Amino acid sequence: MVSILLGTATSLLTLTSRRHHQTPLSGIRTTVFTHLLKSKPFQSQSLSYKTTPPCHSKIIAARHRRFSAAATATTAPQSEDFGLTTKIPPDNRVPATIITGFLGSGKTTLLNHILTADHGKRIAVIENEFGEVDIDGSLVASKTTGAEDIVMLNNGCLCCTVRGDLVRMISELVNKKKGKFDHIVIETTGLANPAPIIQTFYAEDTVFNDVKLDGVVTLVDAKHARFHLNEVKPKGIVNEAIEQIAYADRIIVNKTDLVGEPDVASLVQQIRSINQMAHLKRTEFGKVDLDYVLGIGGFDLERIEGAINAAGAKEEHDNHGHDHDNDHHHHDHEHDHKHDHHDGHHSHDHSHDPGVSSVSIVCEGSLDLEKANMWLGTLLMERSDDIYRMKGLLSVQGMNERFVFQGVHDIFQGSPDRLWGADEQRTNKIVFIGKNLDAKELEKGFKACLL
Ligand SMILES: Nc1nc2c(ncn2[C@@H]2O[C@H](COP(=O)(O)OP(=O)(O)OP(=O)(O)O)[C@@H](O)[C@H]2O)c(=O)[nH]1
Repeated sequence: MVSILLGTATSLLTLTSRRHHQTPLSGIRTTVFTHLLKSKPFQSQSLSYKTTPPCHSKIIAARHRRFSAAATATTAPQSEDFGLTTKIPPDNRVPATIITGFLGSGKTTLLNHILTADHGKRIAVIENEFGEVDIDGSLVASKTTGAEDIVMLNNGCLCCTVRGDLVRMISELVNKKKGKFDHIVIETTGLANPAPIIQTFYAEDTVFNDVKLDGVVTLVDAKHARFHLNEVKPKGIVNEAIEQIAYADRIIVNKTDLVGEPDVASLVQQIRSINQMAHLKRTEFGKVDLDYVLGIGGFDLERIEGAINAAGAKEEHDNHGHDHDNDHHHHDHEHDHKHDHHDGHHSHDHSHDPGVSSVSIVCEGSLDLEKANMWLGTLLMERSDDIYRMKGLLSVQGMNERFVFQGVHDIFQGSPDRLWGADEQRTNKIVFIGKNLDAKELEKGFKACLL
């Protein structure tokens, strides 16, 4: 299924400013959608499950004012010998930006920032979500007009099984909506290895002829990134957090409000040991100038791969012969995906960490917020190391609005979203992504909070 949402991006802005009120909800910090308030940290520790990761994707085409995409038109000088004029045709291909970054690093927040900004570009968004339940889509959809234009695509992770789907989605966009958008933004799942997605732009003629990769933007969570960068993976398993940094043209160290300057500085140092070439900015809530992320102007795959190899070699050397603070936290630069050279293209055969999976719970009914609060608080106290990401759309007793809930490790926040429709089924949807998740236990705990 393909998800296409046509909506006016400016309505996002309207909605976020309209939702400036907070509802005092027993302990769960309320917030105005993603980027208006900061979350309240919960200090906690660790958890446990496993399944094959299902993913959802959708295409969202957000209408903006007309913008003429910059095209490079170069005319070669006339040859004196032959009097021939050689013309290099203008590159009118649509630029595409890949937004990547680990789970919860702030990709959707940046995307919303891009969609609500006044840049005059009409942007088509392809979004790929890890988890059975399509929470992000519901959130973006709730903030735009024309929700009837949504069609869902349920396929898998863009970087592996569904590369063909990405090609089809791009082709479909180009064929059916050519001239109606100026830029494509692709938000990957937090567990995507960007390499195969990047290759799509070079290896697939159907994409290459109409679309050019403008750049890869990687969000890095200033608070939690080190945990994932230092994670030891089984041999042959990709450390996605490292790959995402390695392939970046632009790095955004986000969530700097959650840590002190020394932590940011040492994280930046670690990032630099992986990728020295990308531009890097520190920020909160994805607030960067749009020309930092859009219109970067080209992506040179070979240049990047050279840099990755150099960085890998350097780190192997640097890491040699000293102890780490914590056995659990050291680089795995042996790494992590196999390269297979053929026909001039790189083929990245890789596997995701089989320990990382998602658990989705969908059920009718209304939640006792007090109970839900207690349950989540305790869950995160005990298991936040293993719960990488939580997202929820909840039906809370006594509340006329949907309650949107987000968590990244030990930090969670929630806020009222749009009103439930008169005929709308008040369905709770919650997704957990992480390691060693116990689906039964999570479902039991959640359902115990229902009235
Ligand atoms: N404190 C703080 N919270 C942030 C910042 N940026 C984003 N968040 C919050 O972090 C949570 C995750 O942000 P998202 O933008 O959904 O992250 P994501 O990378 O799209 O998440 P996935 O799609 O699940 O990988 C949300 O609750 C955001 O409001 C920031 O700079 N500071």
